[in-house]
Amino acid sequence: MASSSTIIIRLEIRKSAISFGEVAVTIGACGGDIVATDVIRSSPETAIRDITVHVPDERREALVSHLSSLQGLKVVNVSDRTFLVHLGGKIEVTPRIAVKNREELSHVYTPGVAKVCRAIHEDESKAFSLTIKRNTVAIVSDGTAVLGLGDIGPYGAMPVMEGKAMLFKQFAGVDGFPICLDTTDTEDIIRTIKNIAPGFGGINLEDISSPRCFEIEERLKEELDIPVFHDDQHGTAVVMLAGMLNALKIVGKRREDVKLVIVGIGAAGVACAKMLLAAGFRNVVCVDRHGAIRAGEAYDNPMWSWLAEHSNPHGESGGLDEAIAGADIFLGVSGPGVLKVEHLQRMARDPIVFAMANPEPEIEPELAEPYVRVMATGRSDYPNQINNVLCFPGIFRGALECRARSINEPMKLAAAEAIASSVSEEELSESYIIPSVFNEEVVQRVRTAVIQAAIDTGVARRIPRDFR
Ligand SMILES: NC(=O)C1=CN([C@@H]2O[C@H](COP(=O)(O)OP(=O)(O)OC[C@H]3O[C@@H](n4cnc5c(N)ncnc54)[C@H](O)[C@@H]3O)[C@@H](O)[C@H]2O)C=CC1
Ligand SMILES: CC(=O)C(=O)O
Ligand SMILES: [Mg+2]
Repeated sequence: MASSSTIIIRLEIRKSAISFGEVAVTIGACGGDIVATDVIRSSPETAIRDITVHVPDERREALVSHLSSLQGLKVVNVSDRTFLVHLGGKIEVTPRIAVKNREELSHVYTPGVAKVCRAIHEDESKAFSLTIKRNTVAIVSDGTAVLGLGDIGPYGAMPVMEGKAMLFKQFAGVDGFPICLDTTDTEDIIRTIKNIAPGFGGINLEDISSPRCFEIEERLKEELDIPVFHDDQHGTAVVMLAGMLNALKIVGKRREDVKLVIVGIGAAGVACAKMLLAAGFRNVVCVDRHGAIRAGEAYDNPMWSWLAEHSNPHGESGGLDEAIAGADIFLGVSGPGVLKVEHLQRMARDPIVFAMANPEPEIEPELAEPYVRVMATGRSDYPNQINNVLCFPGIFRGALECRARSINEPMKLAAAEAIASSVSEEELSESYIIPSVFNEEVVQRVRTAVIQAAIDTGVARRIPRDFR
């Protein structure tokens, strides 16, 4: 996929030698799109300008070297906007009250704080009302499956976890705290998360590779009394189901009748398959590198053994080349370039394609569009963004407000239905099956649906005021 960047080029322009108009024309001829210009300094002889340019990555170097070669022009500096927004990290901790004098200090800190410590010691449930536990989620990764980039370690994972923390706060007012662990040992990860749990109202596991992620989540769910939610599994599955239900309305097909092929049966793929089966899809074929998962085969991965018994009702064998024949839906949570135009040509009428691998989807939308009726990716720069960011802020907002002990299946299903119903019948179209992440209604709808489901299923420890 042709990716592009926004770069800021600082230029020193000798006015007698070259005009800004000539510079702009040169940038355009090299494939750059000028987004903004700022004059930093100007004298009768020279001007220093910052030019913000959107440019395809493969043309970036040529553009800069062409500018450098022009008479009267000096390229002072080139910076990448994406790197600039990461300088110093993306979040910070700020106090909720200011301490202005010794009297106030004596309340928030010693000696006053001791009273509060004792009160919590006597009744631990008070931690929910007297500490940040009420509204804080740990976003924990070991860096082993970061987006589709693979095992890039805990340092490499931090920008994603900081990004999730930003989104938690901006969309749902939840304080997310990024924690990247320098261990990939399952027991070590479980022990560490249990040890830090007292300060948190929930645990959002992120980008931990499968199959370890399944055991880590299951064990923590059993051993902790706060929600533990592996976002790549459940957040992804919730948003996928919401989009899928709406996509089916567009093509006029029923979930019971369609053939749906999932490629990439890792964390996201397993959860998507389970959620689709629970929602009533019958013909789901799960394909990983070795081919379709089917009954009669032996698998080390217990999730695959479960899927072998519960999916692929016709016992199909072979890989994607075979499974795609006559499929109504392709769902990719694998890696770039897995799906080819030849595959699309062999699908049933009105194909639905969810190519959700990040950052590069299973097929370029531009390539697929002539052959598909509904196309979705995980990316922000195309229509129909199927991304777990539509789920995790609202689901944790709801879970924290009702102090849920866990996030269970009915709460996930309620979240999926709330997201799907954020697109009205009138709004629904091929390019609008899922609401925008900036649609402020989504978090509120998800929060409300999740709290109701938590109350109905008995996992809520507190009934929020608007539910009393
Ligand atoms: N749009 C969204 O909201 C989300 C997208 N994703 C994306 O889904 C992808 C997978 O993520 P995870 O499940 O967390 O990773 P994972 O590492 O747990 O699983 C990936 C699975 O895909 C399989 N796979 C990779 N290439 C394949 C190929 N060519 N053919 C068949 N199988 C193949 C692997 O064997 C593995 O089982 C990543 O690209 C990730 O960015 C994941 C979570 C959310
Ligand atoms: C979106 C996300 O969580 C992922 O691609 O891993
Ligand atoms: Mg992820």
